[in-house]
Amino acid sequence: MSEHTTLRMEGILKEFPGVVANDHVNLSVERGEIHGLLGENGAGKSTLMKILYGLYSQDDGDIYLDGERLDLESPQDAIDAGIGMVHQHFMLIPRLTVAENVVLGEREPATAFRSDSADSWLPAAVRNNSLVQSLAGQFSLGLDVPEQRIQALADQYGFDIDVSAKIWELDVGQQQRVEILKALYRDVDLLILDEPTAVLTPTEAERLFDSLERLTDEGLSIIFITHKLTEVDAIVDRVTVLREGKNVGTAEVSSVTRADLAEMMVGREVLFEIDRDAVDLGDPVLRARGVKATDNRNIEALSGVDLTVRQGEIVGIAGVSGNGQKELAEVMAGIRDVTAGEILVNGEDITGAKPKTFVDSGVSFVPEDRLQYGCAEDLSVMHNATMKDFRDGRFGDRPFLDYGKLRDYAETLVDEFDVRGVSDVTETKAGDLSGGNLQKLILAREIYRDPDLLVANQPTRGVDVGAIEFIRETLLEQRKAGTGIILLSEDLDEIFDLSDRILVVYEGEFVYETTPAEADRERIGLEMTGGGGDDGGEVDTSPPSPGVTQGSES
Ligand SMILES: Nc1ncnc2c1ncn2[C@@H]1O[C@H](COP(=O)(O)OP(=O)(O)OP(=O)(O)O)[C@@H](O)[C@H]1O
Repeated sequence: MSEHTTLRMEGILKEFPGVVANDHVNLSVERGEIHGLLGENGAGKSTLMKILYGLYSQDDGDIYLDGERLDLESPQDAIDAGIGMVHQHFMLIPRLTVAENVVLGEREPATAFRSDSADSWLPAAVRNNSLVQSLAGQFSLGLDVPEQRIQALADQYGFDIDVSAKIWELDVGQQQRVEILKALYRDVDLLILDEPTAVLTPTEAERLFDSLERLTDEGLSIIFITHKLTEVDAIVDRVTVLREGKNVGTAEVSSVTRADLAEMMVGREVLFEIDRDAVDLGDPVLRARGVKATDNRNIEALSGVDLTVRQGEIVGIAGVSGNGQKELAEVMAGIRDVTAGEILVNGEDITGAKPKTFVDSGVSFVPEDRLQYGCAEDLSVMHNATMKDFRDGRFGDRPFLDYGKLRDYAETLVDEFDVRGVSDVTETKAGDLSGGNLQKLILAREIYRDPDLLVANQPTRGVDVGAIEFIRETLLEQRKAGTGIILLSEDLDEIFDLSDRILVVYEGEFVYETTPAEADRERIGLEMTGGGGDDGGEVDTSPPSPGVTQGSES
């Protein structure tokens, strides 16, 4: 054991009904290093980290920090021991200032009113209620908030945050830095970051990496969960790979290739290239004209977009998050009202119709926020797998649905899409699946019904390399089968690899159109940030005529 070792987890065992999430895992982390934790969806990464943060207790095994054995019964115990964790879902109170949130940390009422959390016991409707939030705000009265000290801490690490600002005024990258500040304020020596870049734009991710390097220069150790191998190359010193709950190896990043890591994770070779065969375009499945919509704060988010998608066509939408992508996806899927314009699916005007009409018209939707819109967390995998189709007669007539058929259908989806962690489709709850497996389940539900139009918002976010490969191939197969696809992704490589046409969205408008073959990446980058100049405005969003072959270029 190195004298620099700060953390040792030895023989950690954690079982859930039907699943061994951690199977005698060893992990050691050295002082001042960034230690990557890699593994497929469901490999046991989050479970191991929740044990280290006192959220779960292990069934067996020991944890030592600086040689001292820890007995962690709550996150507070972990924090007291010097361990902090930043979750994927932030736990901040929007109406309080940065400094107030930092001081509250994860104590009450911060935990009681946290803004978003996968495992929150408060229903979202209650958590997001303005009265509840303002009540939470009042708890801050009387708090002793050493603003200057917190500002100095933020400045010390180059966080570029005004700590007197309210959380709701900050962008996602800044909110994440507040979460890190909460831990630093409590003097942690070891910081766990659970897929920290999943919610960040590439530029924000770069900034985060700079901050992390400053932290490790000061002697802090960081455990960094990620699915992105490029990030491992960029900032990680050593990496541990988990597969099916076991540690399959720890390596110096400089001594392994990306392909080695992918193979360690998945247990087979992963192809990083995909073949996109030529496909004949058919009739338009979607024709949207002059569509306007507002965001959740009632501010205009789409200012009159035209979009046509044909059978067999993937239209990739590139843009920096927050430029109307979410609203665009939701409007086209029928779950957000338009304030102007029209939407025709298969030639039929269904503007303003209920979501069910969109579903019945052959529209499928993979939402960005899986927990809020994608699934019913507390219902079984079977309920979630069949919730869009149980009315269509295949499963019998309501209320006498054929339970056996529903179950068989759900099991087929789980098998075909390799959804792991399901011991019984009628028992396992959707909310108990790992993030990536939940994503696969939602994709399975949306794709298996063979939609005419598929709206996929960030379909591969948070999923492992093997699953990314699978999802991309599935989208291409669906395109071949004649589905028209709107692909919204912050991953430009994904847009390039899959799309027939690329549209750049900026401030609620399409400002640039190109194809992967003709695309100029620099120009796309400029357009995404509004720097494309006036000539970027001329966008003809109608695709080539039916029968035109596209897509053999990659
Ligand atoms: N609270 C729970 N109840 C039941 N099973 C669970 C629970 N939490 C995790 N599991 C199961 O334990 C296994 C490991 O899940 P975990 O979330 O640790 O994986 P992960 O590696 O973090 O995955 P991802 O990359 O998808 O986030 C999965 O099979 C998951 O379904």
